[in-house]
Amino acid sequence: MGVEVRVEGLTKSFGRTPVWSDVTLTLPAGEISVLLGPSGTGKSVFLKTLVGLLRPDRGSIWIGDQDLPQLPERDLYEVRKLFGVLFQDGALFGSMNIYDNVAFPLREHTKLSEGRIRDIVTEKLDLMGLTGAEKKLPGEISGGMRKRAGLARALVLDPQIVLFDEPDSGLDPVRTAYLNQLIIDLNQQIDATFLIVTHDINTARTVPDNIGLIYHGHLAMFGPREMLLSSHEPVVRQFLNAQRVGPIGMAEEKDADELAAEAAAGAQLPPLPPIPLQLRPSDGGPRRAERPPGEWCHAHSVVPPLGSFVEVR
Ligand SMILES: Nc1ncnc2c1ncn2[C@@H]1O[C@H](COP(=O)(O)OP(=O)(O)OP(=O)(O)O)[C@@H](O)[C@H]1O
Repeated sequence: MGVEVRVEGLTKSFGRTPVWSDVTLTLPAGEISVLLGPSGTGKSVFLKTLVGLLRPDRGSIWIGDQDLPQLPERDLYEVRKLFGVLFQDGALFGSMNIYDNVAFPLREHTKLSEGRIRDIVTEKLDLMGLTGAEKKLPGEISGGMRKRAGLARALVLDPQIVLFDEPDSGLDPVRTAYLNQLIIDLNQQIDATFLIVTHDINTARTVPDNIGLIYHGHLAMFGPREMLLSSHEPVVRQFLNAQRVGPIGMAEEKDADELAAEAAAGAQLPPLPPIPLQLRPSDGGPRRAERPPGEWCHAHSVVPPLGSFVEVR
């Protein structure tokens, strides 16, 4: 079973440059959450802070009764084993073949025999559709395969929490669709808590149970997907619908003059698009954390956009 991760008042800066401050959110156990935000807002820094590769300036990351930033290095090493991380480029060792890359964490962190390691590596490679690619070097396979190999490696220690840093970057739409399905199936199978950083709006709209948006050094909003997909909060609405009209500008937030000019020109946000159904596991069964479509909207007296929750065939 995945574990809940409770982040409270987390703040991070590099020297005098703040990245984000006062981030508070809970990743519910076993659920899939997506973290969005304009480029450079510190999403990767957030993932690295969660896993203990970067120390926050202040704040807590609670897993059970352990507050990660307070742990001594030795205990942190143990807690890190709860995490599997898929870095942006797969972070594979270029001179090691796929088999050895995937076996690496098992050889580093366990005393398992080579026979047992072979069983685990073979199982994970099979799960990722990489059987037959064992002897290839990372440079000899496609970007999509490298991501899947990185994911196989992230899974060998049976993590309770899996962090994905832009798993879809550099992939074509079809490969992204396959990867998204793989992520849903994986979540159903291993029941870990997932956090995915992505720029892909379609992924953000269909894959997660929860969505968060980092903007301008803060967590603008985090909650059940229906809450964000029906939100009229300008930043959330602009970002989740990939619009130019709104507070987010080309390089940073728009200044008051730009916003006034937009208003004067009568620029208006188009109506919210329908909320799509969530992607389901490929066996057709329900997701682990599935709730009836529209439940959140109904419970909060929010009228979902017209055409929401209709099955698209
Ligand atoms: N180790 C570091 N030392 C100093 N600054 C850093 C370090 N790591 C990241 N930064 C800075 O922190 C900011 C946030 O970077 P980060 O990579 O987390 O953004 P991001 O939201 O993931 O961006 P993108 O969507 O483009 O991948 C950037 O300004 C980056 O230069």
